[in-house]
Amino acid sequence: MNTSETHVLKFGGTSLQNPNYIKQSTQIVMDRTQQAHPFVVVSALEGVTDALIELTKDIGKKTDLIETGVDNLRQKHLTIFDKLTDGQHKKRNRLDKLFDELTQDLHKLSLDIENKRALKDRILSIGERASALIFASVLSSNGLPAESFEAHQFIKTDSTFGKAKVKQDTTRKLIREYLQQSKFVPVVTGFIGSDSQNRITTLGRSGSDYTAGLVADALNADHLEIWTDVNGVLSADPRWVPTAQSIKELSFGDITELSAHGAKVIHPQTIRPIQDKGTTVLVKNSYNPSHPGTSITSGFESNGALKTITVTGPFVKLQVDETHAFELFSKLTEWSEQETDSEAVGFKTSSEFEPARFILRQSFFEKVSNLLGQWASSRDVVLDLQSNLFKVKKFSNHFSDDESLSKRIWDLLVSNNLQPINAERNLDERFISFLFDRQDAQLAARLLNDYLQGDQKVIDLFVAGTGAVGHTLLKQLKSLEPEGITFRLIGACNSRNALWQEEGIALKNDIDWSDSEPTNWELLIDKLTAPHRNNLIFVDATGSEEVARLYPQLFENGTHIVTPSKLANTFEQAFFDDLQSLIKENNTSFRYETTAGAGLPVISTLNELQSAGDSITEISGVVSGTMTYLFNQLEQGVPFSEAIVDAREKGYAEPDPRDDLSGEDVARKFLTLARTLGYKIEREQIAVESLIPEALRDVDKDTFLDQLSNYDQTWEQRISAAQNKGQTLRYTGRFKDGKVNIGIEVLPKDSPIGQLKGTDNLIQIFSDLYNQTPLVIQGPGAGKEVTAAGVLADILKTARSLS
Ligand SMILES: Nc1ncnc2c1ncn2[C@@H]1O[C@H](COP(=O)(O)OP(=O)(O)O)[C@@H](O)[C@H]1O
Ligand SMILES: N[C@@H](CC(=O)OP(=O)(O)O)C(=O)O
Repeated sequence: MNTSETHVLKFGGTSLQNPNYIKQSTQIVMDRTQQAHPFVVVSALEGVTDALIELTKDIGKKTDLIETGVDNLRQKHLTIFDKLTDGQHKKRNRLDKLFDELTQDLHKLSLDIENKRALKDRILSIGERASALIFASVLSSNGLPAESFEAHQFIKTDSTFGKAKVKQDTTRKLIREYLQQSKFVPVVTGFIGSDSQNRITTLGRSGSDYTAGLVADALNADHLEIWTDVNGVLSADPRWVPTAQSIKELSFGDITELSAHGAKVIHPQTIRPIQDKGTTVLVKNSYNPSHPGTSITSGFESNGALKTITVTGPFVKLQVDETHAFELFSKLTEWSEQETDSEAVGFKTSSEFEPARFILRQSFFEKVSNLLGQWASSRDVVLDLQSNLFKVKKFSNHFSDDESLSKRIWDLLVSNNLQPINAERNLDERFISFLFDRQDAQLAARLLNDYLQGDQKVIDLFVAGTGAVGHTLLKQLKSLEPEGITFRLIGACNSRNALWQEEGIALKNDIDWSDSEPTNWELLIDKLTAPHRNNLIFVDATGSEEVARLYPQLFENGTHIVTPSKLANTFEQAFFDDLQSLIKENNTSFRYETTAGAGLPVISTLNELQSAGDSITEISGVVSGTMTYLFNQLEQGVPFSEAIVDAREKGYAEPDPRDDLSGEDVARKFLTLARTLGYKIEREQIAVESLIPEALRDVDKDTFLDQLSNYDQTWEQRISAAQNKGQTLRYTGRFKDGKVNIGIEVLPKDSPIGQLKGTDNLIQIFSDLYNQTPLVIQGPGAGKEVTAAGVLADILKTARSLS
């Protein structure tokens, strides 16, 4: 072991969620012995402190629940112990006994015979004492001898149970005495200490970080590492802002300020003991240990805090008439004297004509609401209340030197219809704070995070459909790195399974569907339309009517849609009109370039001509690659039935080729083009010549394929008759004078359409500008690669158009 460096590693409850995570955390410690001497601090297993608190609540009324409550916790710990250790009996017994102690203490609490607050802290200490035992035993079982320490032996505090103050000098001395002489790797309980009478105290919720800070101070550690479940300190709480990004470096000042204002990742006191030391603080992800996380040092010249946002709450806004404001203020100040929370009471008067405003922490408000009610009714004062509000704070070092910053932030909120209930900007603070209801707070936090991150735009994608086009698109997305845009695939689904990962699905390899769930569109729509969504592109590669019918809901919620599916544009005209107005009202975008001509720029050309003031008079040509292929084959003497089977095998024709031969596909493409130009037209108004023989319209697919050869001769005659006159057959569509006609056309062999090869499409556009010779768009009109590339181009266009 190289002990040249001392590293203190603290593992929070999130790193100790289940046996796998515990194993992963112990592995990090084992690996560390290669380069340093590790000292470990652990929190309780995830959820255990909460469970203990729950057990102590109203204990007098539920003594019958003590046994089962304790037993659940005992089993949880013993099961993990048995799974991860080689059965160290003594330690297992100690672990078991902790829960006997817990039972006794809970009974004592219910009888109310001892100092309640002291008892509660002793009860809470069980979580850390149990996890330290487990962690040390797992290390030892894996060949790294370790010893668990109960920190109340050496962390000395006053007797403020629940949030004890540490006596730093004595503590420093004792930590050294206990830990420096340990021959094994010490595993210390976080969160707990003891008072002068050796009664166990706790340091406040999330206090294990603080314990780690104390240990790092006493041992003059080179590293203090906070191991948790995110990639370091993020630009915002990921539960509010899923696009939050990891911050590389921060100063001690930054982190102290951020954590004091609600960045939960590190306890506000943690840094205090090592304030003046050269210790490097690292915040790292136990599930992603190779990620550098965040490095926090005293010397770092900070501008990192520029990019951070915190959300705190809930708060209650209380308004009273100005005449009573100061009296109420002094009452609230008196009632909050015992509060350690600096945001328990906030007060604001803006002008004598406006009511005075108090912003109270909701938990404090609930405590004093009776007193408040009495005060108000004795004076006949009307209290105007609004609860469940959240403060969104945007931090920056630049508020003082960049006057436009506050304005830009305001503009951003206003342009998104966000009206804060209250706003505060204290000149010597590095943040601006806005009060919103929960929904608006979520959107504001997301907007501020995304827009002020820098030039990088974060765009969320959801891909529905993983067939030929969807699958190819996902592959193409892998290698896409557009400048200034980060795409985050938050979900994907097919008709069976749906995968959702708010932080983004890794695209490097094939998607791992192991965490997927059965596709349920009701649930998916709830997630897709959650209030904090911003810049979301929904890609519909399903070809499903059910999905296309969901577009209105998505547009209503500001989602942008890109699709190669013709369905939504070709349902009844009323549906199309509805989509258009929703798109306009909600300022969203709908791109469907690949619905006519696959990757060819047909729709965008029409849109561009129109927006340049041109008026389109006629569109005609071939928009089915399958049909081009079919007639090419017929020209070469291949029988009709064989040509169709061949087109099907090559993946050009649909599995049931009647879907192509019916002309429905071409009709829908022309319907889309006509409607894009603003014409109102129903599918039934389009005359379509079907190539399916009358007798084979209603038979099953196999019979259809079997009997197709009966028609080979007719087709042979038809094509030779044309060829004899220097002509050929093509399946075309024509939109003119508000009408659409689809069917076979006999054309000169040497005309542009007559010469089409492969699966090419050719679209001719006549307009006021192009009135002599048409504007012609020609190229491959089918195939998953070109279609997926076209969808991708639509996604990029949409992304670039978003601010
Ligand atoms: N700015 C932020 N950066 C990183 N995480 C944050 C931030 N704000 C809030 N969090 C939340 O804090 C959690 C970690 O804190 P905590 O629950 O105390 O973890 P642990 O159990 O590891 O101590 C993360 O999972 C994250 O959801
Ligand atoms: N277990 C304690 C102390 C702690 O620090 O936990 P965590 O590191 O999981 O936030 C709590 O839940 O408050």
